[in-house]
Amino acid sequence: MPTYPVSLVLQDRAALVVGGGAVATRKVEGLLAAEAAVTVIAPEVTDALRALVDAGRCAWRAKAYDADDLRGTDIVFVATDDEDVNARAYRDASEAHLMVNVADRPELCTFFLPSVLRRGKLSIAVSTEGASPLTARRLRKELEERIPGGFEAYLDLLAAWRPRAIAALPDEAARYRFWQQATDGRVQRLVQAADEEAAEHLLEELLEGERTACATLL
Ligand SMILES: C[C@@]1(CC(=O)O)c2cc3[nH]c(cc4nc(cc5[nH]c(cc(n2)[C@H]1CCC(=O)O)[C@@](C)(CC(=O)O)[C@@H]5CCC(=O)O)C(CC(=O)O)=C4CCC(=O)O)c(CCC(=O)O)c3CC(=O)O
Ligand SMILES: NC(=O)C1=CN([C@@H]2O[C@H](COP(=O)(O)OP(=O)(O)OC[C@H]3O[C@@H](n4cnc5c(N)ncnc54)[C@H](O)[C@@H]3O)[C@@H](O)[C@H]2O)C=CC1
Repeated sequence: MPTYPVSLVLQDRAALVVGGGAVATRKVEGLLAAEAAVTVIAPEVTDALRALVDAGRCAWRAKAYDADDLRGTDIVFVATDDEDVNARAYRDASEAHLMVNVADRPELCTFFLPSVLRRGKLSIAVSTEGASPLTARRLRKELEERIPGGFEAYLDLLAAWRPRAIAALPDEAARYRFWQQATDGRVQRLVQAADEEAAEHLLEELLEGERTACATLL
C-alpha cells in the first residue's frame, strides 16, 4: 500500500489512545514527545501509564471504549487486546473521518507508524509501508549512529536565526544564498566543537556579506 509521509503538528491536539497495555504505553510516550493532549481509554493501564496520569501528563478514562469517546478528538490510536473492540474503534473513527491507527493491523489503519529517531528538532522517520517493521527499526538504528554530536544545538541555532535572516534579507535569493552558506558545514563544525560564540560570529558575517551584496546591487 503506497503511503504519504508527513510530520504531524500535534501540540495541544486531542489524541485518543484506546487500550492501556505495553503497546498503548509506547504510543502515549511518542505522543507526549509531540506535546499532544493525550487521553487514554482503558479499564486497566500499565504502571508506566499510571505514573504519567498521576504526574498530570495525560488523562485516563478507566472504562471500556465506546463511540462517544471519539468526541472532540483529532487523531486516534487503538491497541487493545480485544480484536472486536479494535475493529469497532477503527470503524467509528473512519466514519467520523478521523485519522486512525490500529497497532499491527494495516487493514485497520488510515496511517502507519514509522520507526522514529529524535534528536532535538531533528526527527528521522523510516517506513517500509508494512513490508518489514524490523527492517525500518534496523535502518533507523544505523542512521542514529551517523548523526554527529551537537546536532541538536546546531539545529536550535539555525532555528533562532530564521526570523533574523527573514527580517534582515528581504530578498529571497540573498536569503537562499545565506542559508546555503549557513548550512555548508562550517557553522555545524563550530557548534560541534562547542564554540557557540564563533558559530554566531560566522553567521553574523555571512548575513552581513549578503546584506552588503544586496546593497551594492541597488
Ligand atoms: C503496517 C504497520 C502498522 C502500524 O502498526 O502502524 C505495522 C504492522 C505490523 N507489525 C507487525 C509486527 C511487528 N511490529 C514491530 C514493531 C514496529 N512496528 C511498527 C510499525 C508498523 N507495524 C506499521 C508499518 C511500519 C513499517 O513497515 O515501516 C513500528 C515501526 C512503529 C510503531 O509501532 O511504533 C515498530 C518498530 C519501532 C522501532 O522499534 O523503532 C515488531 C517488532 C517488535 O515488536 O519488537 C513486530 C514483530 C516482528 C515482525 O513481525 O516484523 C505485524 C505482524 C503482527 C503479527 O505477526 O501478528 C504487522 C502486521 C502485518 O505485518 O500484517
Ligand atoms: N506487546 C507487544 O509488544 C505486542 C502486542 N501486539 C498486539 O497489540 C495489542 C495490544 O498489546 P498489549 O499492549 O501488549 O496488550 P495488553 O494485554 O498489555 O493490554 C491490553 C489493554 O487493552 C485494554 N482493553 C481491553 N479491552 C478494552 C476495551 N473494551 N476498551 C478499552 N481498552 C480495553 C486493557 O485494559 C489493557 O490495558 C494486542 O492485540 C497484541 O496482540 C502485537 C505485537 C507486539
